[in-house]
Amino acid sequence: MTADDKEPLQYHRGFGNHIESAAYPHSLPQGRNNPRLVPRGLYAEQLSGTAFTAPRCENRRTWLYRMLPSVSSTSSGFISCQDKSTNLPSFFGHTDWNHDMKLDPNPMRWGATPPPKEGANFIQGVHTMLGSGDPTTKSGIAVYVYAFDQDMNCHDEKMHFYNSDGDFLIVPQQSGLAIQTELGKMEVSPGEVCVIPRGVVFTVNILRDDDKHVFARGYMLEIFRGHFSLPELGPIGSNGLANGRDFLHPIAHYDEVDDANESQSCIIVNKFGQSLFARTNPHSPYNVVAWHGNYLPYKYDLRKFCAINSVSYDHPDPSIYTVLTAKGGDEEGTALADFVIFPPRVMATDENTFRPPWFHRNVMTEYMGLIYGEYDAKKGTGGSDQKGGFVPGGSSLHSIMTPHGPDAASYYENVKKGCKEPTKFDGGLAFMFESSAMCKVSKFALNCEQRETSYAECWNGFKNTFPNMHV
Ligand SMILES: O=C(O)Cc1cc(O)ccc1O
Ligand SMILES: [Fe+2]
Repeated sequence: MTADDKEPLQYHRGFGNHIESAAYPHSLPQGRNNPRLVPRGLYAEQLSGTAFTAPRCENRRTWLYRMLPSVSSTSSGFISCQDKSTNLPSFFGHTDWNHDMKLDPNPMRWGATPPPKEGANFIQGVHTMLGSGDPTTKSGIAVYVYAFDQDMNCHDEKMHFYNSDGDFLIVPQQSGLAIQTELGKMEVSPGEVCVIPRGVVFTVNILRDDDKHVFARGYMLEIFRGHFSLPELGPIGSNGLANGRDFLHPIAHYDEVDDANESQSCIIVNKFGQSLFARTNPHSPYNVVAWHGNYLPYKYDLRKFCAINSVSYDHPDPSIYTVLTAKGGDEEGTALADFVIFPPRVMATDENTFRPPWFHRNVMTEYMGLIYGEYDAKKGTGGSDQKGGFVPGGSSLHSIMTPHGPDAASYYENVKKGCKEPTKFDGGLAFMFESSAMCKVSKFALNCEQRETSYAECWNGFKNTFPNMHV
């Protein structure tokens, strides 16, 4: 698939709205959800994202009108991908969730995720970095990186995926993604993010331009309970940060049924309790002709984020840059996970404010990534293992109460330089997955070649000049 041989995709706008979409005239039942005779010979199927009894403001479900119900021809059954005949990793993210996760409070940093050594598609190219809790008890989160160079639908048998464990927030860093879902198609490029809710069948391909040798790289956050919402705005008022109208949902789209081609067979992969299962399906899962509801995938362009930050003095807490939040942390008002960005913005403070992030220790886990450019608190080029600092496609982890802050190079540069005027920061786009959960780190994250084992050296150069000023 190439980016420019077709019309741009259309989307529905809004956040949490009830939307209806039909890809064929008069295919959406009117006035009721499950008529005896569904228009156009379709089957009605409800996809529930919350318990039937969830409070109305949180209740999420979508009615799908499809050529065949999802349950049809499933009698072959799922087999575990630990059976090597599937050619798929036995555990999602190549990690046995119960045995490969280790507690380690050290600050950590990783260089850019390298391209896959052997060809890999999205499912094969995901690696678990950290996580907490357990999807079987609907608690906690997982953080992944991905690097893949093959499409999920490039083989004789196309591969499609659904996740029983939680919602995915996908953050592309290199190469756009062409994502097909049961609800329709989305194209998500670096600088944009998307959410695929639990249960929705989807396929991830690379949005290629002419270069056939590209690989896609990015990050992913999974929440094992609840869904993402927009943060409360409190005294900010009724506008700002991520505005609801900028969230884009796919429009209904179905794959043409090719009668000449007898085998429409494909593989459906299910992540269930952090393990993978696969079965063949005799037809494409993308046979939803119409739908209506509020349980939907969506994408958001981070460049639309309206940062609120013109302060008289002091560096504000990064919660002012929260794009999406998943409620349900350990305490009232504490998120299970927040997705926060450090967007291009005008930085206006008085001249006696230290503008980059301060030194701190946090009750939350902070995992950071860099989509492009640089991050103002980490301008240093890395330690003795020559891994190169905080680079695009790389990441860092500061766990609960692990001290961190600007590296020595960035600290002294900013103390010396000062800042007399408002300055436009346009040098990069970093983000943070912040969670109330204490996370374990995967064996992959601990041992991979891009781990910068000398990370903590970036804080080695601080001098005690008490009782005199630094500069
Ligand atoms: O550690 C970091 O760089 C993330 C961060 C940024 C900021 O502006 C304030 C606090 C914080 O944890
Ligand atoms: Fe921090």
